Parts: sequence; C-alpha cells; structure tokens
Amino acid sequence: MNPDTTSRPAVNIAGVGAQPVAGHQPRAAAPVMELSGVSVYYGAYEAVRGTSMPIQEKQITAMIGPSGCGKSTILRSLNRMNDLIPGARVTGSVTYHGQDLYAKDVDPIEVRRRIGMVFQKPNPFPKSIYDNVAYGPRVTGMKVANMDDLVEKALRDAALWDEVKDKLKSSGLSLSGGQQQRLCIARTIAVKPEIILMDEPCSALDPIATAKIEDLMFELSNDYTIVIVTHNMQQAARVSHYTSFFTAEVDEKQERHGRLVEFTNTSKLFTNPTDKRTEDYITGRFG
Ligand SMILES: Nc1ncnc2c1ncn2[C@@H]1O[C@H](COP(=O)(O)OP(=O)(O)OP(=O)(O)O)[C@@H](O)[C@H]1O
Repeated sequence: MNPDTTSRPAVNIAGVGAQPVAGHQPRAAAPVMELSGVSVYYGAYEAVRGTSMPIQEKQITAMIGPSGCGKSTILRSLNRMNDLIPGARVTGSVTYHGQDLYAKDVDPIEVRRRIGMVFQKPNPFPKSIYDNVAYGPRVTGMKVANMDDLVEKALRDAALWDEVKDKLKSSGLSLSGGQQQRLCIARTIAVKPEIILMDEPCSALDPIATAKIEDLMFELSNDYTIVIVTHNMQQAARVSHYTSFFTAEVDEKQERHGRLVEFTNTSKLFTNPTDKRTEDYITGRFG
C-alpha cells in the first residue's frame, strides 16, 4: 500500500480554514495526453472553446466548475466518447503519447479500451459479478491465460474482492451502490487501460461509499492516470494532484460557452489561484 493513502490531505478551500493545504503533491510526471485548443460542438453550438491542458501520467487530474461549463464534454473528448453523440464534433488537437487521437487511422474502440470510463450512475450489466468483469476481456478478444486470475486481480485492485469473493455468481445488480461502482471500476480495469476517466463517480453514493472510492482512486493512481469530473470541490481538493477550473462565458448572443480558466496543481489552485474567477468560485462567491 502506498503510505500516502493513509494520510489524506486536509482540505482547506482558500478562504475557508486556516492551513492552506489541499491536494496531493504531484509526483514527477510527464504528460500522457495533451489538449491544444480543443473546442467541442454539438451541431452548430460551440459548447466548450479553446481548451489547452496536459494530462499527467499516473496523476489524478480533477475538472471542476459550474454546471454546463463543459467538464463532461471535455472528458468525453479524451476517449472519443463524443463520437457516439450525433452532431458532436471536436476541433483542435488531442494527443495520446504524442499521437493524434482523432487521426483517421485511429480505431476509437481501441482508444476506449486504453482510455476507459466510469460513469456517474453505477451501471453494471445484468450479469453475474464474475461476468461483469470478464465481459471486456472476452468481447475485446484479449488473450487471457487464466480468466479467474484476471477477474480476481481486477476485483482486488478495485478494493471489492473481499466483499464479493464468495458470491461471484450473484448478479452485479445485487450489490450496494458503492459496491456497484467499484464493480464498474473493476470492469474498466479488467481490459488493462492506461487511463481511467471518471464522470462524477461518487455523486450517487453516500459519504462512506464515496470515501472508499476516493481512497481507491488514490491507490489506483500508482498504476493508472485518472481524470475525474466532480461537482464537489472538496472532493477535487482531497483526491487530485492537478485541477482544472472551467467556467461558462455568455457571449453577445446570450449563448454560454465553456472555457478553461485555470489549470495547475491542486494545492496551488485551491490556495493561491491566479485568476480572480477561480478564486470567486472556490470561495463560494460565484457558482
Ligand atoms: N449531447 C448533447 N447534445 C447537445 N448539447 C449538449 C450535449 N451534452 C452537453 N451539451 C451542452 O454542452 C454544454 C456543456 O455540457 P456538459 O454536460 O459538458 O457540462 P458540465 O460542466 O459537465 O455540466 P454538469 O456539471 O451539469 O454535468 C451545456 O450547454 C450542455 O447543454
């Protein structure tokens, strides 16, 4: 176990509390993905404009900001999930290990295997716990020497094994919400992704289940790069190494466009933000 997991950082949103401490200290890392001038359109509507930021390897990057500022839209652009939305279009550049993720010869299915996603509402398949985890390796035709071992490892890595090892044939839907979300994380891990995207993974969970997922995220960041969208600033401050703050600007036609305001390490963003809009948001004066 990483010793850091036992000492979760204190959360002190700037202006609240005494000690200006937030976020995990970033480890030395290199960007595994880069967004440069990324805009995402739904039809003619430009939902988010001009987003540039790195995603650092084996670090947790949080995206925060008011509702509708485009956090989920940008998250989906990182593994081409927007391709599945009719009319959605991405401009600018998203690279993964220096390669254009949207190049013609890139297979979006392979992109989503390497860059997995966990959704807001736990969504296990109506199958057994075992089959939920084995599903991805089976359908992607992964060469698996021993499926039982792979299932056990994924469930262990998702901190669920001890709770389900005696009922692997039970339905995934019979688990609690928090267990279902960890099952979804196990399902994602099973296909051996490099990056895990999480879209408000705790918003349907109670505080105890949330704390378990937060601890798990930090543990997983030893092996995986994680990007999380969260409405919860305290959560971003607790779990992440880097944070990006988005806002929605209203143009002359009264249309709202999401914009990245500030990206920096979490400690700095929550204690010494550069932009006044970030400060107003994290101190509760806006949003
Ligand atoms: N499938 C879609 N079709 C059309 N417009 C969409 C679609 N998804 C999102 N939008 C619009 O894009 C903008 C950004 O939405 P998005 O869901 O990315 O924001 P968000 O910051 O994640 O919001 P929230 O915090 O409320 O989930 C919003 O104006 C939204 O209405």
